[in-house]
Amino acid sequence: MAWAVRSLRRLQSAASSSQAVRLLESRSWIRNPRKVDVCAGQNFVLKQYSSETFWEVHGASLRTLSTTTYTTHEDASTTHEVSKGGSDDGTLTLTSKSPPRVVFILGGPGSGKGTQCQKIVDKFGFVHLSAGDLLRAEIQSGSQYGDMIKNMIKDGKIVPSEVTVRLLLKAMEDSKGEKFLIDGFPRNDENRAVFERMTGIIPEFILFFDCPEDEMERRVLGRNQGRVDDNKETMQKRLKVFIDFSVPVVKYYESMGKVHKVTATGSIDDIHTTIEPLFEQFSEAHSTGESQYATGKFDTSPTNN
Ligand SMILES: Nc1ncnc2c1ncn2[C@@H]1O[C@H](COP(=O)(O)OP(=O)(O)O)[C@@H](O)[C@H]1O
Ligand SMILES: Nc1ccn([C@@H]2O[C@H](COP(=O)(O)OP(=O)(O)O)[C@@H](O)[C@H]2O)c(=O)n1
Repeated sequence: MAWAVRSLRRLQSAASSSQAVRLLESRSWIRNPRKVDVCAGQNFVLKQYSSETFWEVHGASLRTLSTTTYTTHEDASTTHEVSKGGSDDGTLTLTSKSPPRVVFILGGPGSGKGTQCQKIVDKFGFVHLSAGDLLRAEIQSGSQYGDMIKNMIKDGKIVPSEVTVRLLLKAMEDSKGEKFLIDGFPRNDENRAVFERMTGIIPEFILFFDCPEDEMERRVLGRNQGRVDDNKETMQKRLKVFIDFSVPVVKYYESMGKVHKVTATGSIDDIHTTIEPLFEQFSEAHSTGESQYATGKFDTSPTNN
């Protein structure tokens, strides 16, 4: 970070009206506002990856010159070019909203993730986002990815992470919520890595519902929600995908000490009673402002334009 500030100062001392600064790595939330001294007429380019509204730019007489969206090999990026108008030097303050807090809810198909999430939402005011529900809604919306998603769900396969993470990010933004239960995600290591890269968010903890396979199968086959994947053949594939790809993600988080494993075979109410204290503790920690968030990277470096 220090090098970035130095390079910015150097740039400012040599400032001319066309000097520009590119702010990099802004795909992560930053926790504290950053103040940047600016010279009159100086231009800034704020490069923002993957989500449209997490940045706010404040400053007296700052004018937005242009906003363009373009696609790099990995992310859709938005560039905001802003300029300080008038003749006075001043301060450009960059703030981000508080980073949302995220709990991942994992477990095999039919282990009771959605059922328990609903009870937590009712009691603790989380926003519940089910990756599977978002994917099913995307099919219904007539999206260009609809057929691909439908075929993958039918086959019990994991949809490419860029698609799922974009849906999650949009739902997070649209909800305006501050704490989220993200259910059925990350389902493989790619899901996890893409989410981290695109958001900079490290989950507060992971709730893992541990359920025997025969019980999961019994529940899924009795679920009766008209899902294309709730049949014996697809269920076998989903269970294999769960063991091959999702269990390693749980192990990864276990190695970080972030997993709370819950036996998922009791009654719905008993399981809720078991997990409730975790969310009570979370709520207490939240009210005192403690968090295990990783802070986002926020570097600056000069541009040529
Ligand atoms: N503890 C439980 N005991 C018995 N049935 C349950 C329990 N929890 C959930 N169910 C039922 O099992 C099915 C699958 O639960 P659901 O919450 O949809 O699982 P998931 O979201 O993990 O796929 C649903 O029909 C639900 O009502
Ligand atoms: N992160 C995710 C979540 C779900 N999915 C797809 O959506 C299907 C249903 O997921 P779900 O979470 O709604 O249902 P369960 O299998 O947990 O009951 C999965 O089998 C995958 O095909 C995905 O590709 N990626």
